Amino acid sequence: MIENQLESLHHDDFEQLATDIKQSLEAHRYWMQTITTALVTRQPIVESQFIAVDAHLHCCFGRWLTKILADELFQQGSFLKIEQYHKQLHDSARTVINQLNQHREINIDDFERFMRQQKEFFDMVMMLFEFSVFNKQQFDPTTRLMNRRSVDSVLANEFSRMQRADDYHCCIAMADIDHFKEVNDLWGHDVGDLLLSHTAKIFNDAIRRHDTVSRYGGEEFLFIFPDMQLQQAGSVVDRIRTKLAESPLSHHGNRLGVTASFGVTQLCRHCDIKGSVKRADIAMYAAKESGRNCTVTIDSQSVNGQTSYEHLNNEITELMRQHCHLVAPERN
Ligand SMILES: Nc1nc2c(ncn2[C@@H]2O[C@H](COP(=O)(O)OP(=O)(O)OP(=O)(O)O)[C@@H](O)[C@H]2O)c(=O)[nH]1
Repeated sequence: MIENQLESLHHDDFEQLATDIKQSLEAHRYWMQTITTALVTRQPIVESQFIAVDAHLHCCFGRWLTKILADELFQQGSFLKIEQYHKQLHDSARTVINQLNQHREINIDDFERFMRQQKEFFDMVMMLFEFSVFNKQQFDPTTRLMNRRSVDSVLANEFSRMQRADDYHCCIAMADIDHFKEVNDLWGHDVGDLLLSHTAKIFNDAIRRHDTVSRYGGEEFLFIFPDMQLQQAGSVVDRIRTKLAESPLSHHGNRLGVTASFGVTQLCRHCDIKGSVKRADIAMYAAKESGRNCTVTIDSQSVNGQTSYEHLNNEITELMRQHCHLVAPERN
């Protein structure tokens, strides 16, 4: 599947991929149109881009394909198939063009093969184009992390997995950069953006392959830790918090320190997803209130019975005062 091959690509890559595919495909449409017109009007075609044995390497699409196939990432599955379809299309075009140029009848089987291969080629490339556009929409351009819309589907998958298996646990964490407004005010919005992508990279490098971190809002990030218990998630998140606090952003000789406040909880099987996210959010605000740059965990067991988003919104703060667990760095 294309999905598996391209999982290491990000927003900009998919944007570039979609643009390149569109341009090269447009050139190929023009090539097809020229051949079709020549076949109908019975005008010979002598240009090498139609009849050369290696024409598939020199057309706009072929040049683009050669370029991307030089990258190991693309040397697989769908791309190799497209390369094969593309060459076959040029070969079958050459067969009918030769018949035309030699003033022979166009063989109906050859013509039908040419038309079939044209369709297969365009279908395959369009699929890749749609996939690139779809993926482009899944990422936040500033941080190159998943955006809120795409992470919502990861949450929904984890939630349905929990409904199917009683012993399956998944934890989530909300992180919010501390005093981010000051960074924007002091250094400007562009530096704020740099700090966002710096933070995103540290978060992304710190998680396991099957964990997820996404940009959930302005300076808010949502983590998903599949198959993890709360206590472990609390330690993992606090390790990430420490890593961030120890990794200032270097900018034109300055070192900009960055910290964040974290709220951790389980994805609860007894309330809706919104309720669990809200609980992580409230834990994160508790971390802010506790002085920032710290991690608060809250156990969904301690709020049993508070199953709806509205209940949680109204009553959880008080429950949390009794049950949440704060992991704070030592302060002088
Ligand atoms: N540079 C930049 N700033 C953003 C972006 N999205 C949101 N912000 C800013 O993030 C800031 C968030 O400020 P606040 O909500 O007051 O929070 P804070 O200053 O981080 O303070 P605490 O969260 O209480 O520690 C606002 O100034 C927003 O304009 C973005 O994409 N880029």
